[in-house]
Amino acid sequence: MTDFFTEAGLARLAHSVPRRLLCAFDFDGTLAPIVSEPDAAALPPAVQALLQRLLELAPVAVITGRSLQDIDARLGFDPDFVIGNHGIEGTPNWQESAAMFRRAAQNWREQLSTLLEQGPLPGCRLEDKAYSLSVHYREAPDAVAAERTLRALFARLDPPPRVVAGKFVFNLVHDDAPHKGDALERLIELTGAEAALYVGDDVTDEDVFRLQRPDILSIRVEPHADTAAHAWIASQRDIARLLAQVISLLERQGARNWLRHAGKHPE
Ligand SMILES: O=P(O)(O)OC[C@H]1O[C@H](O[C@H]2O[C@H](CO)[C@@H](O)[C@H](O)[C@H]2O)[C@H](O)[C@@H](O)[C@@H]1O
Repeated sequence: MTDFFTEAGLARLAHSVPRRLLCAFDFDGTLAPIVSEPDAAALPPAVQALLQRLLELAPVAVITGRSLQDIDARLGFDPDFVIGNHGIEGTPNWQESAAMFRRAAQNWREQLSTLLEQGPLPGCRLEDKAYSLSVHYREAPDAVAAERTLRALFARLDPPPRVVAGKFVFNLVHDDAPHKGDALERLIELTGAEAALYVGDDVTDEDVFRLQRPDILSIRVEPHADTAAHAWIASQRDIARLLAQVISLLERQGARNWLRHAGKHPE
């Protein structure tokens, strides 16, 4: 893994940026700083302005664990694609298989509510995103104990969910649901991009990093020993600098967002 802002990291970017580059980003912890209250997460105005500029040069996608209903109001700009629920919502015809994921999430919610009535877990909060669930434990007095208890509860759920850990959160997703890597591959195909850039900060973003496709440059926010990403930036605060680098490269290449300029914008 390379520090993105070194000569080697920037050379890798320069090498990976064709005129038709799809730029995709995770939201929480990547575009928006992590805050203790999930409802308070917001895009900093400077990042929003850079994304507006980037949109003129390349298609932009936000691929988030949040639901579409939740994320839409937080963006304040209009990306070409918004993918929600870790890859379930937002790709073409996504609704076709979504009923199964909705049913599973609803079952888990009911089962967890019953289990938590029997043994409440202080500081734990369930976020119902319709097609997946997030169980937050940031406010738990003992995070390690909360993690242990929650994992034991998840082991009792039917159908068994895919449990993906995050920042003081467990995400429960149907085993057959598409993940962020599937969604990005779908968008590359749909847009006809020659390459993609993906920036993420968390375990669900590893589904993209693990693709290891030569046409995807992956960057993890905060270096991590177990990541499959190519490069890292030290913190979320560096996202504006990263966006500025990408914009400057695309400008030098005379790139244009081919979806917008050709007047065609696939749904
Ligand atoms: O895929 P992402 O866009 O990174 O979404 C991942 C989860 O983000 C949210 O939770 C996380 O961010 C909160 C706000 O900063 C923070 O309070 C929480 O502790 C984090 O886990 C969101 O609430 C979840 O639904 C997303 O799955």
